Amino acid sequence: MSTLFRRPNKSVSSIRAIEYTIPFLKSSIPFAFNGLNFFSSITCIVKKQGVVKVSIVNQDVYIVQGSKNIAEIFRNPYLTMTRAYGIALKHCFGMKQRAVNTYRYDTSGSRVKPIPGSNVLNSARIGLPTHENLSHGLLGAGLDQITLRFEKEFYDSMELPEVGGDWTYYPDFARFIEAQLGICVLKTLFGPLLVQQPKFVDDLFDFDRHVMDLARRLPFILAPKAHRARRRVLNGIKNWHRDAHALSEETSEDPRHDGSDIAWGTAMVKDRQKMLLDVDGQDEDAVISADLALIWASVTNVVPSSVTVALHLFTDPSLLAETRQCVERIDPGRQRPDIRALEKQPLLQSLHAESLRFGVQIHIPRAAPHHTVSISNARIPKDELILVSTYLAHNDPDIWNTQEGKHPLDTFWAGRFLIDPHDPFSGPRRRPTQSVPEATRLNSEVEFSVEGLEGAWIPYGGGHHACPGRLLAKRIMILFIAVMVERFDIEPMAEFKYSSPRFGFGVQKPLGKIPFRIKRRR
Ligand code: HEM
Repeated sequence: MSTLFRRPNKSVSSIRAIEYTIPFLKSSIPFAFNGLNFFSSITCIVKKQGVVKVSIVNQDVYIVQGSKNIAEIFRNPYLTMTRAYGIALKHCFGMKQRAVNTYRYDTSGSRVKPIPGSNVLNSARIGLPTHENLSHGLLGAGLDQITLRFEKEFYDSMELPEVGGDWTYYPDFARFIEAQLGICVLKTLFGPLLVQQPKFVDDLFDFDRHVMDLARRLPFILAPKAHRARRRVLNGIKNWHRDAHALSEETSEDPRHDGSDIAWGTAMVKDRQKMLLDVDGQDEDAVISADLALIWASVTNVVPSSVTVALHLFTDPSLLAETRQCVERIDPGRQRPDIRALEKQPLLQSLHAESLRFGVQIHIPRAAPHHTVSISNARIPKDELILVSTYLAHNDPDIWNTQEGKHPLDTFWAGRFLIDPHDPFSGPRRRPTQSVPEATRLNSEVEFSVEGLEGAWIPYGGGHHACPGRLLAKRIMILFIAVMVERFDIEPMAEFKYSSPRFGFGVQKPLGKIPFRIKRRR
């Protein structure tokens, strides 16, 4: 029997609440406006308790910490995230309340069998068809088709005719990568019509720069730039829908043998339009907001994470040389190394994993609409917001190997996920030798490993609701690393440090502009 249905037990402890000093606002200001400091300050309490309650205006939030507890949350089949997504769709992506209510009241989960206790009409289930559309389109067979198209887009984009054998200077590394990589991802998934909307890509990243003001629910008067940026980007999507519908009607052939669609980019995105409109309470404006959420999710983590990894590579000559060797060893002479060969390389895998461990600062939401959740001897009441913080998980000193402080968790260590057979102190776990059998250690080469990191390395969330773009994101980042190191020399021309402008909602980013110069390698 599931722990969810256990009778109340005397040993169940009450959940410790984080104290606050301002009665009405409670912990809202530090939680929403100074998340990094707030979470750093409660780290010890959450770690000791496993679950703590944080009170903000109108609601309590339960923060779960510890790899065992997190793994339990991700495995629990009775948790949903539609309610939390409804809140984000309303406040960040501009969805109207009527359409948001469908997300709010869909307590049936995203498995075919509804969560026991829910009595939602099939026509009002939005979690299930959304999940099936994304999983089908982005995982399994859909992944290879999308990868092929992304590879082509990206190799073409990185021809960069303006960059030759002499240094070319640019004012901002992040903007440069947004323009090159961001456009390729968007074109691959949503087709050329979307990025042809005037200034769409600039508007999207501008919206992202202001999205936290919307998440904090600041009204227009206090955050006009955020509201204007959202209006522009929603208009761009509206016009794209109009153009894509028109082109779809004009085109009689069905070009979907490779999963692509001439008007919508992918069959997944095309099918999604009808799928969403068929759900009770949804209309064209609701689909525009839902599409903004998907478009935003598809680029605003993978692009800055790629910026982070590139900055580490191009500011560390020995790491750069090692990565170049690793890429050039694969199929020497072949101009375009195959992604399937690249993604097997331990160093490239470790660069991807460490850049996400280091950078991802997302609060992963869940709620149990019909049951209380027993975790770490405590009971979380039903229908309350549960958050798992990647920041807390990725900085847990009991889990992660720092080689006795040589590689602190707030620094980037490219080799953190590598097990070196000749070094018993290598590997991501604090005591890695336990998980490396002696026989393997004597024979094998350096290996990439995430063994023993369930509930600890969680950049893509976990369980049934884990990020559907995770395999694509990994391929994008690995191909990006390979192409950048193999083709270019890049020199950042200013000191930089990282900041957390989207703490709880995204990844760390370098603060301010980083001017740089770039030239093609001989
Ligand atoms: C480095 C890149 C990325 C990171 C760190 C990331 C992270 C996450 C996380 C933490 C979640 C919540 C998972 C959970 O609830 O357990 C999520 C959800 C999601 N991600 Fe990603 N993601 C990335 C790239 C992508 C890409 C490339 C796409 C699209 C192609 C994508 C699409 C989505 C969508 C649609 C959801 C919501 C899923 C749902 O409705 O069930 N993500 N992502």
